[in-house]
Amino acid sequence: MSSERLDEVARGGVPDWLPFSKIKLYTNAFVRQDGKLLLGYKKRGFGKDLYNGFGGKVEPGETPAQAALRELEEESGIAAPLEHCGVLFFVLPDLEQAFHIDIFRAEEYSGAITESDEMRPQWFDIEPAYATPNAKPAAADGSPKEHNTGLPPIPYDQMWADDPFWLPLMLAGRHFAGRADFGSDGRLQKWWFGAKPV
Ligand SMILES: Nc1[nH]c(=O)nc2c1ncn2[C@H]1C[C@H](O)[C@@H](COP(=O)(O)OP(=O)(O)OP(=O)(O)O)O1
Repeated sequence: MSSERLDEVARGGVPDWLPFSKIKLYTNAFVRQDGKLLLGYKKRGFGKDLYNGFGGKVEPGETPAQAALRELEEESGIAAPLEHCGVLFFVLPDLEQAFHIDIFRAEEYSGAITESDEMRPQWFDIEPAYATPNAKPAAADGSPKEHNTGLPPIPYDQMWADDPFWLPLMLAGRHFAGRADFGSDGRLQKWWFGAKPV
């Protein structure tokens, strides 16, 4: 992504980025189908009680793409033709390791969605604006598109604080990158997200 061709979608916070000494590779995978997005409710560990995509650490000898497929299957029981769509970098004040997270998405899947020890999968309605990649926010006559899945909307208030910045980019089919530094209160302290123009 060259800088002159990037849409910056957010910027802010304190003047300095946090220091870090190690980087750990993670994955996060999102499956959508028919205007619905599959998220998992994290039952334990890091990010407990938040909804998120399915993912985890990249193990030694694995590529991020292989790890993404393995984690999706382990945590939700399904397989999907995942495509890479973004990279996120997170720094937390009390952790020496920074998170480098490759984000993947798919529009179809196979297998039976199954709850795991770690995640409880659940479908959510995708905002009408992002029901299909490159969809327009309103119908041709300007009227808003109807929600028709009967499902709850994406629960941004029960997700990581950075998610509202980049999840809509992913749902709009855009490639993105971003960094967020968190404060010890769990709030965003400094952040930047950028996406390729449509
Ligand atoms: N700020 C953030 N916003 C976000 O949307 N996802 C985040 C995030 N910080 C971490 N994640 C994701 C990355 C990854 O999918 C997940 C962390 O993975 P896990 O908790 O599954 O890691 P574990 O250390 O348990 O690894 P595994 O044992 O390999 O599953 O949370």
